[in-house]
Amino acid sequence: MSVKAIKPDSKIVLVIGGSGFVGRHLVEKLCSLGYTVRVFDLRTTFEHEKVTFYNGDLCNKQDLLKCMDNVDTVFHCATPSPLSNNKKVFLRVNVDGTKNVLDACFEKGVKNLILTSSASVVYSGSNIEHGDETLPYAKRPLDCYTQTKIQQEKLVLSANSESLKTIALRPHGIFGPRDPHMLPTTARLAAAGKTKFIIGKGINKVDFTYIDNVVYAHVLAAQQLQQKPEIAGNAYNITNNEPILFWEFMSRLLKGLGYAAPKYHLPYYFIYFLAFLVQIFVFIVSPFKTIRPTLTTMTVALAGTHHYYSCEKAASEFNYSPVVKLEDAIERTLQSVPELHNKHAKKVK
Ligand SMILES: NC(=O)C1=CN([C@@H]2O[C@H](COP(=O)(O)OP(=O)(O)OC[C@H]3O[C@@H](n4cnc5c(N)ncnc54)[C@H](O)[C@@H]3O)[C@@H](O)[C@H]2O)C=CC1
Ligand SMILES: CC(C)CCC[C@@H](C)[C@H]1CC[C@H]2C3=C(CC[C@]12C)[C@@]1(C)CCC(=O)C[C@@H]1CC3
Repeated sequence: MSVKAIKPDSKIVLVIGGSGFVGRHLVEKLCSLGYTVRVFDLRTTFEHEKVTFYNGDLCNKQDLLKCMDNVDTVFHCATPSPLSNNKKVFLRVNVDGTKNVLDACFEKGVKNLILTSSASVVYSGSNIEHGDETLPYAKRPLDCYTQTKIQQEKLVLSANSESLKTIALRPHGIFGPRDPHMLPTTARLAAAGKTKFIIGKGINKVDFTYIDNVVYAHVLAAQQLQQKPEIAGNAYNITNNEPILFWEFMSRLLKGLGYAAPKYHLPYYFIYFLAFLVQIFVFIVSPFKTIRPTLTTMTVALAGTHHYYSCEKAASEFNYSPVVKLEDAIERTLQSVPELHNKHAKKVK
């Protein structure tokens, strides 16, 4: 199905986390389709003539109730930074906050709730190839972000009912203009000379998903939920459907930013063990000092294992297929971040 499958609509929708990376792109798309859009977020990061902004904390139900009158559909894409390691904040926002979102939706008679979940809810550090939605939740998730995303998704899907239809979309490795995680972290590591090494053999395939495809899936799922209510209560993987070698993808980003591609191999288990030691150290000093290491068992595992997923279920049940190919997506992303390009790179003629 083409992008034409998305129809203009004027319903009132609320985007929780609408000032963030995914949220803002979604808001812009919804506005362009004619929806009446409200944003609920801790912060306001942009202005838009068609959007009403509500600043608040989703951990406070009263804050949420103030913006939910007459709302048809809620998109919940708020999260603390996935790269943080603050367990308390993850539990408070992703778990307790999501319970507030559900309570407020029921109280205000909201009809649909679309959760931005994550494909990582089934990932515990071992290879996943063509993983589909029948995979069980990770028994031992590698970090508290993933642990609380699992709890959040379970809460949302089990709240699915006649009055409130819920759905969870599971994108993976989202990138694109204004991404606050992947590109900035990669550029920061490169500028510090820390991207010379490949963790493991460099033959692990992964999914990276362009932001427009993630947004497309959200709008499509919300619209299809009205026509095919039987899709409610389900989780769907959302990817670019073009698995790529992790280190090829990183090399393309690095070269595009004007840095050399990594070339020296380091043994996977050795680096994983190092990351484990770093985590123990971070835990020991945590009462005195907050450290946010880039080298964690989760990032090492993500860099050294296969993790790619099937989005056959989203394709067959609500006609999802990516609208921007990986090649274009990488190009557009690199062009959107002139400030991250290496200022000392030699010009190639
Ligand atoms: N970035 C990625 O690669 C992936 C992200 N996801 C999911 O996509 C969703 C969106 O993530 P991003 O846009 O990348 O994150 P982001 O950090 O850019 O945006 C999150 C937004 O939530 C807001 N927020 C945080 N705590 C809040 C609270 N207590 N009350 C109100 N607002 C609050 C933040 O202010 C921010 O604007 C999240 O659910 C995340 O788990 C899933 C897979 C991959
Ligand atoms: C090793 C370096 C050259 C590059 C480091 C890149 C990493 C910062 C990113 C690679 C895979 C990314 C990823 C996420 C965050 C950024 C990376 C670790 C998530 C954890 C974001 C939230 C999710 O739901 C899952 C993502 C998986 C992939």
